[in-house]
Amino acid sequence: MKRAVIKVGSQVLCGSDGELNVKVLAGLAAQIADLAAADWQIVLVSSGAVAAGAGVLRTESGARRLGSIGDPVTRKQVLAATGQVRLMETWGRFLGERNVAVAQVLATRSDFQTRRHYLNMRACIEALLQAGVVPVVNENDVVAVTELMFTDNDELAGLLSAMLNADLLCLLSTVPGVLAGDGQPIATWDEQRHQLEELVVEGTSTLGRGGMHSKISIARKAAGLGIDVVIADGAAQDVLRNIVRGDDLGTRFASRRDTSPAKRWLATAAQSTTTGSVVVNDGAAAVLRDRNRLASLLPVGVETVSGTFEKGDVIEIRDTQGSVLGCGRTRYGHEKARELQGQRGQKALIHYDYLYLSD
Ligand SMILES: Nc1ncnc2c1ncn2[C@@H]1O[C@H](COP(=O)(O)OP(=O)(O)O)[C@@H](O)[C@H]1O
Ligand SMILES: N[C@@H](CCC(=O)OP(=O)(O)O)C(=O)O
Repeated sequence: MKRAVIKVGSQVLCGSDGELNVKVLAGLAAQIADLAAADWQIVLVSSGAVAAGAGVLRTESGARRLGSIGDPVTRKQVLAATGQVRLMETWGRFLGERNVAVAQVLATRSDFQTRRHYLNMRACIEALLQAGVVPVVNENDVVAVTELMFTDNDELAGLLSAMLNADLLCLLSTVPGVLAGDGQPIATWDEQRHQLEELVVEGTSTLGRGGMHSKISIARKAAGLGIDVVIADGAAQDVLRNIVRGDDLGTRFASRRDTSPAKRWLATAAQSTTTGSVVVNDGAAAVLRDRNRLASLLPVGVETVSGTFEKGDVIEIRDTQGSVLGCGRTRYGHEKARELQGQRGQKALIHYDYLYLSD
């Protein structure tokens, strides 16, 4: 069985009036059902709740009442909570017509930061996939607090694809791929040739949140974790069928390496906020940077311990110049770590299995 995470942007699914593009939804649902029948396990990340909510509350009285909610954040929460129902109902109908059951999963960034929540969520999604159900995931906009929000659902999709060991991540938007200076989509992303800063103009689609910048950085990260990524136009005819067939379509980011599940979690946790860090001395930094060695981080190599953290938390590792080397799951809380720093003969602060070094 192969596994794909498919993320669809708000603007692909919804017009600016908040009406769902049922033709596009029906088309994607049909392709997802075909993939499911062809032994693919599919996780769908669907944006569009806020946009669809605007459609639901478009009636005169709905708009008036919505307008009376002063706080814009609360107004958005109301739209998200309302639109999420319509979104699920529509996916449920189109996939249900093809005998594919759907489940709703709403997640926040903090669910990826606590290993217990992370494992719990993973177990549930794994069980849904095993049962042949398509999880339809969105950010839980009702409880997400600003500083702990995903950049956008592309980030959520990237985290899920790492968490679930996906073979493929599709980021479906309103553009045919990453457009180069000449306006043509780049067929294959080349780390040597393409520079993020040179390519991408700022800005998102009207309803979108993170823009192409965030899509590319997520695609690169996922590819670095061993996942093939394609950015493509979600409304294009047979987009998913063509991607899976390997046709030239959109922008592909070829997977670069294989990483263990524990390290995938670390890589995803690294994208979230960490509460502590250590500075390692030059010797330890050189050992960690040496890709021919599988080294753990020992207390003897630690110069400074900053912040507060507990045993089992993910902390950041920096060198003496302040560059981030990576992160890892600590064996000690901050007090014990401070007590042991610089000492020889102590058990590793971060065991190799729980150490994630950035590229
Ligand atoms: N080089 C580029 N190639 C393609 N799109 C770009 C580029 N630079 C900026 N964009 C913008 O990024 C938008 C897609 O991101 P976003 O609005 O977040 O989409 P979605 O809502 O589908 O997640 C496009 O509509 C486009 O305006
Ligand atoms: N959770 C929000 C989606 C936010 C988001 O990331 O939107 P997009 O950039 O269009 O994928 C919603 O459902 O409206």
